[in-house]
Amino acid sequence: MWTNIHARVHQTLKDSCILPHKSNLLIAVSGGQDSLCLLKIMIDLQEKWGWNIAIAHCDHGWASDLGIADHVEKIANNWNIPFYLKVAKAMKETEAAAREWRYQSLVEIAEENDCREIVTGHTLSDRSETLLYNLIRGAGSNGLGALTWKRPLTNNINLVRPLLKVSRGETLEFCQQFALPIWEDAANANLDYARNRIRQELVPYLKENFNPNVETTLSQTSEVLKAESDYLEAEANKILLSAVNDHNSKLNREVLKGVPLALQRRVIRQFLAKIMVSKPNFEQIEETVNLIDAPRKSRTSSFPGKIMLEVEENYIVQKRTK
Ligand SMILES: Nc1ncnc2c1ncn2[C@@H]1O[C@H](COP(=O)(O)OP(=O)(O)OP(=O)(O)O)[C@@H](O)[C@H]1O
Repeated sequence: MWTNIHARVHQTLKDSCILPHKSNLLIAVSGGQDSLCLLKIMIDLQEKWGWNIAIAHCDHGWASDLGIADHVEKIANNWNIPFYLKVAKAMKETEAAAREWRYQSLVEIAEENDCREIVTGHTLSDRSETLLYNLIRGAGSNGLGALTWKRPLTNNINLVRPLLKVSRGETLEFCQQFALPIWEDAANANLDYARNRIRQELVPYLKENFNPNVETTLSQTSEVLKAESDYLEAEANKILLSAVNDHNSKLNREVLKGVPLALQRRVIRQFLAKIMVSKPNFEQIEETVNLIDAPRKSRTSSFPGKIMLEVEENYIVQKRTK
């Protein structure tokens, strides 16, 4: 039986072409409501799309993960789907370390089993929470449009998120409707994690006091910002290529002078990303943008290590301090 969610996901896949017909899909299943909903939908759409489906699970090896891998394996066996497991050894208990290891493990499983598409259960709710999380940390429109439908993980393997128009409330209802055995992850209750506080405290507060549809509107904002930032990044890159020299050591200010500030900032950020080890911060970008119209010999002072930029005639030149 197809539900409204099946029909919406099917339509999204038809419109967006994010998942090719007849491909091998590796579904990343955590055991939670989102990935179980995803798994059932992919199985139900499988015949229409000619996919081969396999399940991947990543066990962090933490005490709180005990039992999840067996639970997911049982689901795979019940549905007669190949199951692949990676288990971490002595992994740090941080969100960032866990995420990095998970994506690396998923790529390994995909490579070992000839899958080009890794599919995750990220929802519209995750997208709105990611926007809030990145906004609070000071991201620009690149970061606010971060959770996308498809992105490459390697030259051959993509991460695909077909549920970005489905909310977490809907995935729960879906699992209840089909009696799917959701694993309640204890880590989701841990309010030490910023993301859990956004999900459990901030979003409900915004829904109740500002906008009951805040998840949908933020998710749409993220979609719009993604398209705008992709466009601006591409334009900025063209300008950078015409302003920078072969060694990435100097920028022609004359090329940048007539350009709108929104693009100047992006060109400078892309330039700094080439010459710095760490990501350039807001002050460093602003200081460098100011050099575009500054008098000769003006220089930066906010860079780490020995990096310094100085105006020499028509150029902003990278120099080493002593
Ligand atoms: N342990 C796991 N094993 C396999 N897949 C997982 C696991 N944890 C998460 N996933 C996949 O990632 C999706 C998103 O889960 P979650 O939001 O917890 O991950 P995240 O890494 O925090 O997300 P993000 O990429 O936004 O940082 C899940 O729906 C599932 O498809």
